[in-house]
Amino acid sequence: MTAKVIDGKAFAAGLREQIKLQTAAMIAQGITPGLAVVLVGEDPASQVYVRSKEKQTRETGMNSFAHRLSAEAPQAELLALIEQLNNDPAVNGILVQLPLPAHMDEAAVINAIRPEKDVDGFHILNVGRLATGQKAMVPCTPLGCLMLLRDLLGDLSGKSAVVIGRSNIVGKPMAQLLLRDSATVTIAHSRTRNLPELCRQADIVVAAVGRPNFVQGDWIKPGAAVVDVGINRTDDGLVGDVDFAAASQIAGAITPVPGGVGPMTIACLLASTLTATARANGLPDPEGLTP
Ligand SMILES: Nc1nc2c(c(=O)[nH]1)N[C@@H](CN(C=O)c1ccc(C(=O)N[C@@H](CCC(=O)O)C(=O)O)cc1)CN2
Repeated sequence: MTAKVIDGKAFAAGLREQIKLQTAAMIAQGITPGLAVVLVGEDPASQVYVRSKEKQTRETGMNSFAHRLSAEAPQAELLALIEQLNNDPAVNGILVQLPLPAHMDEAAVINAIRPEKDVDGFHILNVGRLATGQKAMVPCTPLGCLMLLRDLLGDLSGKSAVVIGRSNIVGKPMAQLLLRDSATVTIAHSRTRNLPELCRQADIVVAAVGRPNFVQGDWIKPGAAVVDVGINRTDDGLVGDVDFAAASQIAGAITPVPGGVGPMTIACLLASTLTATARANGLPDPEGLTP
C-alpha cells in the first residue's frame, strides 16, 4: 500500500481563508482581533516562527503586536510586559514564543498570561479545563493534528490511538483531544515497553518524541493514520519522528515533514485568536475553528 500524503500546507491555507472571512465579519461589527507575540532572545528557529506568525496574522486582517526582549532581559521585565498586554483591550491573544532563555521560569511566565488571552492553551487553567472537558484554549499543534485527523477519518470514536511523547505542548493535550473525541488513547514515552507492538494495534499514531526517524515502518498497522509532529534538523535536512519512506508503504495516510503538521500550528494560532476575540466580546465561538 502507498499511503495518502496529507497536505498540511494546503489544509492550513484553506483554514486561513476561513479565518480571514470570519475576521472580516468581525471587523464589520467593529471588532478587530489582535495578537501580541513576544520573543525573548535570538534563537534562529524561533525568529523564523515568530516572523511567520506576525505576517500571517496581518494577512488574515488581524492586528499584530510584536515585542522583542533581549536574551538577558530579567524575568520581571517579561512579566511586566505580559501584565501590560493582559490589560490592553486591543490585545485578544498573547503568545510567548518557547523556548525561553534558561534563567526564566517557563511555568511562571505562562501562568502570568490571562487564561482568556492564552492562545497557546498552555496556562494551567486551560490545561485543567481541557482535561475536565470544559471550554478551554487549546494548544495549537495538537489542535492542528486533530483537525487533520477529523478531516481524514471523520468520527474518531472508538479508534485506537497511540500518542508517542508526553510533553505539555503536544503529547498530553493531543491525548486529551483524542479522548474528547472518544478515541481509545495510549500515551507512550521513553520508558514504554513493547512500543512497536502497541503501535501495530493503533488506528492512529501521533509521533511527538523529537527523535529523527524513530518510528519504524513495521510498527505501523496496515491502513493506519500516521501524524508526524517531529521537526528534527539533521545532516539530511529536516526530518520527522517517523521513517517516512518505510511507513508510507504501510500506512493508509501520513503527514510529511515539512509540509504536514507544522503549517497547521500557525493556522491554529490564528483560529484560537479569533476564538479568544469572539469569547471576549460575548459572540459565539467561530465556526469550525474550535475542537
Ligand atoms: N509559544 C509557542 N512556542 C512554540 C510552539 C508553540 O506552539 N507555541 N511550537 C513550536 C514552534 N512553532 C511555533 O511556534 C512552529 C514549528 C514549526 C512550524 C512549521 O511550519 N514547520 C515547517 C518547517 C519549517 C522549518 O523549516 O523549520 C513544517 O513542518 O512544514 C511552525 C511553527 C515551538 N515553540
